[in-house]
Amino acid sequence: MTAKIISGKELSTQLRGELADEVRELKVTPSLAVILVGDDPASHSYVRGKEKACKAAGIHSIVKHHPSSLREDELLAEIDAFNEDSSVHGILVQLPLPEHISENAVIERIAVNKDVDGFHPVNVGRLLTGKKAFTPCTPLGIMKMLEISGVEPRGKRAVVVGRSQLVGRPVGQLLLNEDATVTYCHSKTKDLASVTSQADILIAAAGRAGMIGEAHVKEGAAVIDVGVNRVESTGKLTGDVQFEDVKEKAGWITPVPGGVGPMTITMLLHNTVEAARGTMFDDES
Ligand SMILES: Nc1nc(=O)c2c([nH]1)NC[C@@H]1CN(c3ccc(C(=O)N[C@@H](CCC(=O)O)C(=O)O)cc3)C=[N+]21
Ligand SMILES: [Mg+2]
Repeated sequence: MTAKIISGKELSTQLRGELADEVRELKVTPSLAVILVGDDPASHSYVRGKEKACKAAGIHSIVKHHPSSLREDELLAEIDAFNEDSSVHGILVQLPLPEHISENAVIERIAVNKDVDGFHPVNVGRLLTGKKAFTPCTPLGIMKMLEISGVEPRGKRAVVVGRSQLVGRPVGQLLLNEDATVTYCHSKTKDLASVTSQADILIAAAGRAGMIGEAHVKEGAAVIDVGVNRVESTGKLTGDVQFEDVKEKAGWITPVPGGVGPMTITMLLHNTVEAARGTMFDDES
């Protein structure tokens, strides 16, 4: 079987166009504050991507740049200021942060109703208990890609490789919420291929270039590649999946670049529009 390629780039073009239409209908201009600490080139490149996408969708963005020497209390004070500022609807602190800053402390400081990354423990807990919540952008993008491909999670076996707070854990929850049978694999999993080769839906989110080969994949499976690994020699982006081999066996596959990455940014725009509407927590029980 030759897999259908799910283009996150093409889907993003469509969805961002629809979001731009929604933004025009809103009474307020959605506004996103992005905080970037340090000079990691990849982080800068992602933040530029977010800025460009906001602009194209009619979303106002404010990008604050800080040297890696920024103190934690200074960063927390800036978050407080954005929390207080009613013209700012979404706040995103680009991760990773320098060693001397606690990522948990930073994430917990962001107002729950401005947490467009969906990383705040209250949003995480709401997702777990099946309430409306800001949902992390990469997992949301993955679910959208499955949906448009007609891959219905209900009753299927889904295997998630990777258990990060940002991607692995939440995408497993979303799949579970859609009635998939979910298994998590990670670095301590014995005989990885024996588990992943049972997956109807395989999410590769371990962050290890090319770790998923043909032997890991069931014939006809939907394979979603979340890897964003930089090849040192060429500077090129490569996934966790051996694309050329796996695409001959899978039913669906996402490319890197042009797959999950652009969808992550699209879902950030989606969450920012949702934050600007301000109705996420209206049906509070
Ligand atoms: N608070 C926070 N929220 C995040 O959502 C977040 C973060 N921190 N830290 C880093 C990761 C990574 N991430 C990506 C977003 C877009 C692409 C993306 O657009 N990738 C393009 C290519 C980009 C390129 O070539 O540099 C693609 O795959 O086609 C990739 C990775 C968001 N993250
Ligand atoms: Mg740190």
